[in-house]
Amino acid sequence: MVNNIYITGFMGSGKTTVGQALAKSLGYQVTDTDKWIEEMEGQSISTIFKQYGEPYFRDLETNALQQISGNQLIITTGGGIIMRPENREIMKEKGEIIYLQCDLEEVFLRLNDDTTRPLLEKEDKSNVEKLYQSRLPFYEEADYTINTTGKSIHFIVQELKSLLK
Ligand SMILES: Nc1ncnc2c1ncn2[C@@H]1O[C@H](COP(=O)(O)OP(=O)(O)OP(=O)(O)O)[C@@H](O)[C@H]1O
Ligand SMILES: O=C(O)C1=C[C@@H](O)[C@@H](O)[C@H](O)C1
Ligand SMILES: [Mg+2]
Repeated sequence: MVNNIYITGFMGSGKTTVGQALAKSLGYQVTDTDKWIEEMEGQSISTIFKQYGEPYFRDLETNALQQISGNQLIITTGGGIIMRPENREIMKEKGEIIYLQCDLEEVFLRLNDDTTRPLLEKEDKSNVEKLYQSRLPFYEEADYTINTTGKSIHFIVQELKSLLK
């Protein structure tokens, strides 16, 4: 079994949800970069974006990746963490990367009522699709990919456990 596990993927692909369930099943600790940042800053991601802008949030993400460390740790990341080369380097160096893939139509269904993701606010579907496409090559650098579309959390966790054996 590998040491640290980084879970990447687009917004709504299930990183936070699957990471929690995987950690419980494996007996690993789990840390979510978005939650870690919110705790450190004492503010929600939406507020950080509104008050300081996206580049500031991206600096906080790199710092989070550098600071979060442990043994047999599952780290669930923010959907945009793969955009910075230095972030990709940190994850490659410190562990194995799992990409949770999800069809965009299902992402829209999962996040239909969500108001906590600033990059989805006020954006029409074609702009979100452009963002998704622009990120794909970076998600695809992962060590493992799992398609989560139409699958239950339990099923995804079982698939991940057999992949990681
Ligand atoms: N396999 C799944 N089937 C159905 N719903 C799911 C699945 N995975 C996650 N969800 C739901 O989709 C929503 C988003 O999931 P989650 O917050 O885990 O995504 P995320 O990848 O962490 O997103 P972000 O990049 O914004 O942090 C939640 O309501 C969650 O319950
Ligand atoms: O895809 C993104 O860029 C983001 C995803 C979320 O996890 C948060 O990190 C934030 O809302 C930005
Ligand atoms: Mg998340």
